[in-house]
Amino acid sequence: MKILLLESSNRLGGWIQTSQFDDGTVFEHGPRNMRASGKSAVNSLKLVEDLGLENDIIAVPKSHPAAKKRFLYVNKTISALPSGPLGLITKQPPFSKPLALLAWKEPFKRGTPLHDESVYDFFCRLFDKELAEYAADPLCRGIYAGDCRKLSVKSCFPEVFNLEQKYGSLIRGSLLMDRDKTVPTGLVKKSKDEKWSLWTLRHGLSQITRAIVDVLNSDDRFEILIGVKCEKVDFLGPTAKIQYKGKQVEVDHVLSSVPSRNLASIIEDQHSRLATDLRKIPTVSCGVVNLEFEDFKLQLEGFGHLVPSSEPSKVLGMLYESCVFPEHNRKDGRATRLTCMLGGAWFEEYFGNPDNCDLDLLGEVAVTAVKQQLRVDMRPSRIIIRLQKNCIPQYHVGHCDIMEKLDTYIGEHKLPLTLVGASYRGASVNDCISNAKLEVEKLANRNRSS
Ligand SMILES: Cc1cc2nc3c(=O)[nH]c(=O)nc-3n(C[C@H](O)[C@H](O)[C@H](O)COP(=O)(O)OP(=O)(O)OC[C@H]3O[C@@H](n4cnc5c(N)ncnc54)[C@H](O)[C@@H]3O)c2cc1C
Ligand SMILES: C=Cc1c2[nH]c(c1C)Cc1[nH]c(c(CCC(=O)O)c1C)Cc1[nH]c(c(C)c1CCC(=O)O)Cc1[nH]c(c(C)c1C=C)C2
Repeated sequence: MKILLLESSNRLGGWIQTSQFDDGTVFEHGPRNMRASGKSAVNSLKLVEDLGLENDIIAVPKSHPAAKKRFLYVNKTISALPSGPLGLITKQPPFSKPLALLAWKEPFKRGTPLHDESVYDFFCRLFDKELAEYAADPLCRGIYAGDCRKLSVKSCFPEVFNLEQKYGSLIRGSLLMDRDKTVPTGLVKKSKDEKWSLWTLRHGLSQITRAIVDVLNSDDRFEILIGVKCEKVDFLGPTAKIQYKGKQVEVDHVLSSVPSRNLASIIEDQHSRLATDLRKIPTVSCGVVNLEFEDFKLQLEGFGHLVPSSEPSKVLGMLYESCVFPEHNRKDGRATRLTCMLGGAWFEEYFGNPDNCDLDLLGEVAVTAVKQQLRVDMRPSRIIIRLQKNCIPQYHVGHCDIMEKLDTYIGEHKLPLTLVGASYRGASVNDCISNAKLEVEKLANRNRSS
């Protein structure tokens, strides 16, 4: 068996993009941290172990401020999001009552088996409008850079959706649900023993990409072509013909890990109905501005703050990078790193067409927001501005129906095609890796039994 990997850009890793400087600073322009708990997280830890990277892990334990403290910026004030038992019973701005009072009726509400609804409607129905505005709204901005009034609870937060479906209540469900009883070993055991919340690697997340490429390059079965775009795929019964750089190659199976709209252009000549459905999964663009301030220490300790969509700010949120991973700070320890995320589902409204957007404008908006929101009144000593176009897929209400149509079409037409990647069943790096692994295992089992 031979596996051919085509990558259209001049580097591997997709949105995983790390910059490392000679003075020790590490900046991420895409994903920056990996969740340490949950099934898909366990899978990534095993991968890190298989790649021999375990000694390069930088982990943040659950007890650290970067894991415990998240803030909201509302009414020109930064407030800590309630956490822990005390956080439930004390009133904390911007909430008008303690969280326990906003949530106490939820276990007694009758769970309605619903097909799907928006994250906003779900929170309003189970809890309260205030929780929807100040918890669900920023949460959706901090994970999907998206609008909680459009995002689907079933597709964006399937565990939460399923708890209500199964137990009739989130609070009851989280108390009664089955816990994972598998006995962990190796790095997974270490992560549980040391109660990790999140992690990265010494040289940033691109270290994973590099380690995978090293493994593939040492195996004759793999061929990696960089700077080579897959232009067209024609399915010919049980095989497929792929086209790139004027070449045509026949393959047994196509594993597509490109964004759904790219796949739509690749297959549309032969399968226009499939292409139409693939194009129904929208994406949003984000400005990512990495900032470094010399001879300055941020007094706030935590993961970062989010700005709810009700605030008149072009900023989605800011990450207090120096606090989360101080190991990625400049070696002399004299600088603070922050990352500002802008736009998302509101990008066009605030900055116009991403194709014509001025990067300096994104930088200025970020520096001004840092001044207004964190009161840091100085010019950054380093600034890196990236406009990440169409970088996060949006699972809007009805995404599960699109997925069903895609699966049905591929099944009925017996296409040798598998869909993986962030467009479909989870946008986190953990989800992308674990869903791809599941699909490859299914494929290998099918081949073995045929
Ligand atoms: C700013 C930002 C912050 C994020 N933060 C986090 C985080 O902290 N934690 C987390 O878990 N997740 C985070 N994510 C989400 C996560 O990074 C992505 O969802 C994930 O990396 C997507 O991986 P992928 O393999 O599906 O797709 P991609 O990374 O988009 O890779 C697809 C690849 O396909 C290539 N390609 C496209 N078309 C073709 C073609 N026709 N032929 C050949 N190649 C093609 C592209 O060049 C690209 O390299 C973040 C994302 C962004 C943008
Ligand atoms: C402001 C924009 C964004 C920030 N991070 C992301 C965006 C779009 C992307 C992102 N962040 C997380 C994930 C999912 C990871 C996973 O489920 O494994 C993605 C795709 C993690 C995350 N970040 C925040 C939360 C609440 C989560 C969920 C998981 C967890 O609880 O750890 C909060 C948050 N994100 C950003 C900021 C500034 C922020 C502040 C509190 C940036």
